[in-house]
Amino acid sequence: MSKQAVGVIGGGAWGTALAQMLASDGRAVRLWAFEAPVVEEVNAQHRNTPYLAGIDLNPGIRATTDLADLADLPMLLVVTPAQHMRRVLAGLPQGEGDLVLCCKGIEEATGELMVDAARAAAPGRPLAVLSGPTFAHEVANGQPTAVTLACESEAQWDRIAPLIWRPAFRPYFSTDIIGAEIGGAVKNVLAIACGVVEGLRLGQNARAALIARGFAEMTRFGLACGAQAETLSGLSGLGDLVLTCSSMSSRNFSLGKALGEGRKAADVLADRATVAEGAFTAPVLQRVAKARGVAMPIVDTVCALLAGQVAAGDAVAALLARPLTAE
Ligand SMILES: NC(=O)C1=CN([C@@H]2O[C@H](COP(=O)(O)OP(=O)(O)OC[C@H]3O[C@@H](n4cnc5c(N)ncnc54)[C@H](O)[C@@H]3O)[C@@H](O)[C@H]2O)C=CC1
Ligand SMILES: O=C(CO)COP(=O)(O)O
Repeated sequence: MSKQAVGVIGGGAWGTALAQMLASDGRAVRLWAFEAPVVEEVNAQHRNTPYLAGIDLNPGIRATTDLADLADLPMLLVVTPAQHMRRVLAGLPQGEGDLVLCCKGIEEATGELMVDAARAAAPGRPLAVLSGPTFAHEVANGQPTAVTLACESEAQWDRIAPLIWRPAFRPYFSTDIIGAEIGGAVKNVLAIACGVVEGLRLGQNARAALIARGFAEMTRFGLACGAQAETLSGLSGLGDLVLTCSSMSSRNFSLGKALGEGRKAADVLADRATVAEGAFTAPVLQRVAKARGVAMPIVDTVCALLAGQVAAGDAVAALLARPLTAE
């Protein structure tokens, strides 16, 4: 009997890598992409040059620009940029399949997490969140990766984990959907800050300090929003924070490095087709944190840098000059 087909909404680096991972056990994967040329290249050449160059895609991946082609599948991974997710999902015909949210961000216009935006855009569909330390190229190459798969219930986990698990792709069960989302959204902003430290050549001590103090901010914010501490210290929180704050493979880190070297955020972003989610999440995260009375000085600093209100060197000096406090 042939395996159940599954779907992926979003033909960027991460959606394409997830499609490749899902197709690796011989099942059919339908991939929705925003751009028609991406669809044509995936179907004709089994390549996605704009977003995942150098990877030979499994011919079991069939791409489309029509969401109706995915509507009846039992599971859809949702992998658009966070700020486009609500509008894309609003175009998905009704169905009963699980939506597994894989984008990392907070919606700028509403301050909502992806799960709240998805609930409004695709009412009635069961929702889960997949998040963790996952550079797209490594997953596409079949390198070992572990993620948090936060589900609404054990029954949902029993339904979708077997569709997602592969020998080199290992999901861990959680029911903390809020925690899984907050880790992924906040770490992108903190990765920009770590990139700034790299751009200014401030050294490894400074970067480790920023990761630890950034994690304290993530934890304060997460707990205030109802996340569980163990999720924040797991794969989708600390795990992803460490990955993204340590590598030029991260778009957020490399954006921060350019800021540290004195470039303007708008200029760096204008040169890219790929998304650095932290640039969109930072201002809305700052807004939500303020409304909840959560102090996030590193996030505030990233916001000021992105807005061009302060030079990178001055921003770091201001962080270091804050009054001494308990850890
Ligand atoms: N690349 C990675 O290694 C990982 C990315 N993610 C997350 O996955 C999400 C998607 O990121 P990537 O796949 O890396 O994207 P990407 O940066 O590779 O590509 C940009 C994506 O945006 C889409 N797009 C552009 N304009 C659009 C519009 N108006 N409406 C809908 N889609 C539009 C493009 O079609 C393309 O799929 C983000 O939230 C990211 O944080 C999560 C884990 C790993
Ligand atoms: O989320 C990611 C790795 O887990 C990818 O990070 P960037 O979006 O910064 O490249």
